[in-house]
Amino acid sequence: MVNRSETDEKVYLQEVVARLKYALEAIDGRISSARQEILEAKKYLWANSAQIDPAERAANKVEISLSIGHGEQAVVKRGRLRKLLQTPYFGRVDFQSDHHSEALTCYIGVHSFAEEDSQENVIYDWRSPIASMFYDFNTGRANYSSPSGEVAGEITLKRQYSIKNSKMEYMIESSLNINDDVLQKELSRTSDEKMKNIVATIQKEQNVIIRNESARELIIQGVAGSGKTSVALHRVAYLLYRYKETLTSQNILILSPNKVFSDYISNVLPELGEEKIMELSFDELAAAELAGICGFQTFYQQVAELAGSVDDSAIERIRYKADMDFVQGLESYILHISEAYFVPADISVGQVRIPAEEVLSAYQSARSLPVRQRLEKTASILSGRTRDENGRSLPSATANTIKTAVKKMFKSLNMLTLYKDFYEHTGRPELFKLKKAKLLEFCDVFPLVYLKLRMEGTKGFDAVKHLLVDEMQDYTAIQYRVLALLFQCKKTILGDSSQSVNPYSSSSISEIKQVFPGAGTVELLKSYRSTLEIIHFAQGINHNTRIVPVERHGEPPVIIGADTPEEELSHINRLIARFRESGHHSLGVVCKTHEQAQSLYEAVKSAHKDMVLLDFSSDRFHEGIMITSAHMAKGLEFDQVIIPFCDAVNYRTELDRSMLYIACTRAMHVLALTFCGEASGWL
Ligand SMILES: Nc1ncnc2c1ncn2[C@@H]1O[C@H](COP(=O)(O)OP(=O)(O)OP(=O)(O)O)[C@@H](O)[C@H]1O
Repeated sequence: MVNRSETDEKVYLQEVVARLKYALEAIDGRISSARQEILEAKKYLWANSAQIDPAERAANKVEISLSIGHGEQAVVKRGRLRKLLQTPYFGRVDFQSDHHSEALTCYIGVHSFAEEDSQENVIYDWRSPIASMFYDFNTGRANYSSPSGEVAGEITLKRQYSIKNSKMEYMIESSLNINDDVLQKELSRTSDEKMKNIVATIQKEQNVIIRNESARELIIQGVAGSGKTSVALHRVAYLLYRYKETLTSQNILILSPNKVFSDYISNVLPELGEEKIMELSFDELAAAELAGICGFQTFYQQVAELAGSVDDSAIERIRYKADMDFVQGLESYILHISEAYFVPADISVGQVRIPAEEVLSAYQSARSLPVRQRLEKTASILSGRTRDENGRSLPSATANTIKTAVKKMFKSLNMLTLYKDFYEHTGRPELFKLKKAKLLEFCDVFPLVYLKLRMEGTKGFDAVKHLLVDEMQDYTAIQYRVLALLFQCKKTILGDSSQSVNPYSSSSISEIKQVFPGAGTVELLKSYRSTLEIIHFAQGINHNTRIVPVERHGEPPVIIGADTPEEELSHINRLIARFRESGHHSLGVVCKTHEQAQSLYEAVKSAHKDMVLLDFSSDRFHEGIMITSAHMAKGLEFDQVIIPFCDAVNYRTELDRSMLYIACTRAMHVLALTFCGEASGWL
């Protein structure tokens, strides 16, 4: 067996590093000669522009763009080689296939690396079929799916390495329970500024999700800190590798809750050597669809409103519009108005006469189309089949007049009017209330978008071949119906029903499955982010018997009471000062609402000039001390978390409980809560 001992491994590592350096030099050379070629070709074109005939000019241009293409590929390859040079590989499996005499030693890294001359595979990409065994098996019998079928055999050796700056920090044998050891080391590190890749320690149950190729829709319910977001991003990287001929980063869209979250996760794919993917929020989507129709309250504004005091009728409006019955009611209404609101009439333009029955029959023959297109089609059928008094086709002016006449036969194409009529139609007019003229409540936004898409048809997102939806619990059935209309591609949908910021309209797997009945579902129960002490504490707020914490210990969370607001403030200042001495990188001061975060920020900012206030207009995740609301902090994590104002008045409702749970589960290593007066019952 090759490289048995640690000394052998260190020598081998240096050999691989040397080979990588050699490859890097070669590619550097190639890039500069491509640059030179392009320059010369351009110079030639420029200097001889008068003499060159068009054919030669075209050929030259093709050559230049080919050189540019090659150059760009080489630059990408160079980036990957540079990354490999830092950490060439993190794992190894030695595999003896049942059908080959020779055993294979397979070193696994973030990318593959094959030597150009010998074509020897020095490093296997973590996404390659053979590398899947590294995540799925320990030593002993194992198998993997190769393009030519299942391959079975024996893993005779499995190792993990920590390599930084081309130097080996440690290596561990699988017989010593490697996964746990390396995972422990990974989890107890302090947070980098942004989310990091987990490629070296992907767990078996996560690997199943990452490599799932069969599900059209895959719904992942995962407890706080179970790696849902990480897994979804690694799944994107896997799909980009697996379908590299047909899928690029431009074909993938992530529906992300806000810009700070987008920034927070923006490192992972580039770290894995892939390009950043496109992002869109539900608010942006609604704004595009409702432009020119009306304005609207955002989801964040609705949540903020609910965190204060709202009347029961507002809650009833939200609840009514949250489930599948509502979607079905709206759909029946759309089918109803598509027929009932069309009142055919005789058309007469000059000598041309079209009776109402003929108009109706044309309208009915176009039943499969959304109303607006159906009206166009009706008009074009009628114009196409009608002849003037001389038996000739109709001139375009007459066809246009017919089109206008047909459109007028539909009672109204004003979407807001049609939407309002829905509530009249169902006998519940009180359930539609504008916040002010032409400003929708959030609960009406996606019903109206849906109505519009069904009446007018959809356009736009054909290039998207995979959609990723994070924080799935926050979206209602109608939002999923909108997604189903707009994106007919594969989808990965993930979230946690315990982390809802709106208890009146949250969705669980079973509700989402009503929209996507064929969806595959998976549950992730192991929680990686927080210490056992923090997880136990959060469990006291929102109990889930099925959560499985990774055994990692730290300080127990502290709850600090104060008699006056001033005293609470000085406790908070002391906790911040302690964070500064701790060697940790990130601290989240997470309040229930943005208003509370803002006023605390004002109170402490002169003492902590580096503190950053994050709100829904922020677009960057920062290093250091951040102060924000629980809603905003969702999806993020911090080394330490302070939760101020945990008194019995501030945290008393179900929604408050959810916010408190979200805030606690953002902490990786240290958690402190403060209150003034009486502590919240949730503690
Ligand atoms: N296999 C793993 N190896 C190392 N770290 C992991 C692994 N899985 C998850 N983690 C870490 O656990 C933390 C939580 O991951 P992530 O944010 O993806 O979880 P989540 O389920 O989306 O969390 P939440 O819903 O609470 O926001 C991250 O620090 C991530 O790096």
